[in-house]
Amino acid sequence: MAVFTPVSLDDLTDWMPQFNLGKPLAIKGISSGIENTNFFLTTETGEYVLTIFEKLTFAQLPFYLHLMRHLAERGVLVPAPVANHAGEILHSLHGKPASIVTKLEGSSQLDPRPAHCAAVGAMLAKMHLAGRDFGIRQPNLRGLDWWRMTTPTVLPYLSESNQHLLRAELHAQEAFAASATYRELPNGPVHADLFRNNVMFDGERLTGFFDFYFAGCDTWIFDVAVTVNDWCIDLDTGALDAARVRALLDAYHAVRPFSAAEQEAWRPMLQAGALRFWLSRLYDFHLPREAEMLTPHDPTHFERILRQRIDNPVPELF
Ligand SMILES: Nc1ncnc2c1ncn2[C@@H]1O[C@H](COP(=O)(O)OP(=O)(O)OP(=O)(O)O)[C@@H](O)[C@H]1O
Ligand SMILES: N[C@@H](CCO)C(=O)O
Repeated sequence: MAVFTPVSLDDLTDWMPQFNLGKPLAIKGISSGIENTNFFLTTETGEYVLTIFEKLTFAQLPFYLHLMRHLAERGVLVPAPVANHAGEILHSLHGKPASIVTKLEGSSQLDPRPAHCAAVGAMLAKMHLAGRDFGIRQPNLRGLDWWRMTTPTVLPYLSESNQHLLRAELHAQEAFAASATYRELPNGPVHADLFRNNVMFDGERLTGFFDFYFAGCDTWIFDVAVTVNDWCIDLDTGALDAARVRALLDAYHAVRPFSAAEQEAWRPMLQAGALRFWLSRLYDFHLPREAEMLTPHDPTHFERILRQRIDNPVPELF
């Protein structure tokens, strides 16, 4: 259940003529989202996804939607926002911000093999390169500033050992962010949440990245770390799976070679990727907001991943 704002075919009668999409034929709510209300929309010209944004504002959305359009125009496989006759891609429906984007074929690959990881790595590198000349800057809103702000609010709920882990990791990340190595890291628009459920596959063919609503400007290597921490692990222990890590990194490196500074940053970034989601999951678990996080994600998963990355050797980046 995640259709917060219902939309019927009748509601679309007066709304759709602003697009070149023909008449709406069917609309079906998508139950899996937790952030927005999503619908599969069939019109005379094809299939689309209609999204009503429940939390993101008219001011925040241009970054995400224009980034998707920018990437789609450069051959990165992402949903392309549909413009109306006035050329606008951010719309309003039932008083809330709304968008129509092209529907990706396929389904999520929740049990990826090295071939899937390689496809993700190559497309991620292509995406980073394609974002270089994107004109809008918006920081990663779940970056260091947010970690600093969120840590004190979740600390009271943690065991002594986890309090220690969280404090120590935050300090380590603050120190790393102030280092000369960090300043050398290439950066630009990143997805920042490229988990298995945000990528579509048709067999081993990657058909697209989606759910760009945590995207922002950050280091590219942080994006790689977040992705590896979800795609290339043993789900029970959080340990890295060598074959999948190698496949993803080698495919990325073949498109956009990693730098020496990124090699140095690799372990701290794997830890940063774990910290970011440990924190957001702790926050959602202990401080649930109304009508949200119907089933909160398990924070202990990312606590395990963080401990794994601190305690074990990490594979070479290249
Ligand atoms: N462009 C698209 N093409 C095909 N399917 C899509 C597309 N966008 C969204 N979906 C489908 O809708 C579901 C929910 O979308 P999405 O993940 O963007 O929602 P959300 O509210 O941000 O949810 P969450 O934050 O839980 O991932 C996806 O799991 C996917 O099945
Ligand atoms: N990917 C996030 C959820 C937000 O999209 C998580 O697994 O915690």
